[in-house]
Amino acid sequence: MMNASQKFRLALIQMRVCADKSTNIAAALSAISRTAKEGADMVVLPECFNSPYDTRQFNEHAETIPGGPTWSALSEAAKEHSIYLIGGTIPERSADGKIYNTAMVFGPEGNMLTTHRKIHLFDIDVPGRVTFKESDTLSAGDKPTVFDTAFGKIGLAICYDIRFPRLAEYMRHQGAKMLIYPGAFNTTTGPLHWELLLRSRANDNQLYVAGAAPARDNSTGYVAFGHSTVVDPWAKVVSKLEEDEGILYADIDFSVVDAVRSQIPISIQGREDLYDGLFQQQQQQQQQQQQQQQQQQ
Ligand SMILES: O=C(O)CCC(=O)C(=O)O
Repeated sequence: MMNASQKFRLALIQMRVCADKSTNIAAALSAISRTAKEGADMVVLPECFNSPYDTRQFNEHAETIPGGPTWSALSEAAKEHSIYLIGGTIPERSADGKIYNTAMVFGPEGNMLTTHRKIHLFDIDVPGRVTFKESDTLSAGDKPTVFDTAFGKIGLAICYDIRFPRLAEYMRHQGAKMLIYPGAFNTTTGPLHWELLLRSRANDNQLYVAGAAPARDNSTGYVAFGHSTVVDPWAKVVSKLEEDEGILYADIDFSVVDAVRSQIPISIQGREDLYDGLFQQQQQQQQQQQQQQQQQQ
């Protein structure tokens, strides 16, 4: 591990995912050990790396956290290589039998630091292009996730969560200097929105943003876009993969976050006094209109 406290090497693993859970875990472990040899301090796996991204397969691949085979494999890998490991996501079976799309975070001693259950379920319908309904089998999390590392605080959310700027803003206010999104965009929304959203969240909040995606596999029902990407606090893409399997490295320096925030000080220039009043006014007007409509009925 690098010693300078704000600098570290990040690795995003863009792996192909198949129907067999143990094959997926083995592939992840082998990629993780390659990143460690390349000096990675923090490693991120993609969304749904131990199961196909398919609502009909989540139940079969789901496991409990802690205790399941994916959990133990990742905990051991984090310890063996002395890295922070963000375990993409897996379908998690909770004690009350619900299934969540969950990311696990391990510290360099193999201890689990936190988990994030996807807050915004991916339910969309673009006729003829892409229809997906996570809520058919998944439940939504209800807790934003920001965790501490030796380098600084990191916010964690999952794929569709990136479309919700207020969640990112909240994580920034909690002290996050980087947001990590394991994500499996698709070939319809990916080309239009993936990089735009990563750069938008970086620009709005003046922090690093990393998106770790599975590799493209045209034989699956849901075709992932790939294109794992790291964006810096200037909203500049610092490194990016195409659609095939690969590992993306980025040397991160959290002092850049502070520099950008002081050079373009939007976080202290916002007119919260003005917006709060305007939103309240708007709400009151809408309530009055609704009451009038109800009285007329
Ligand atoms: O927002 C999108 O277009 C894709 C989201 C997605 O694939 C997911 O949440 O898993």
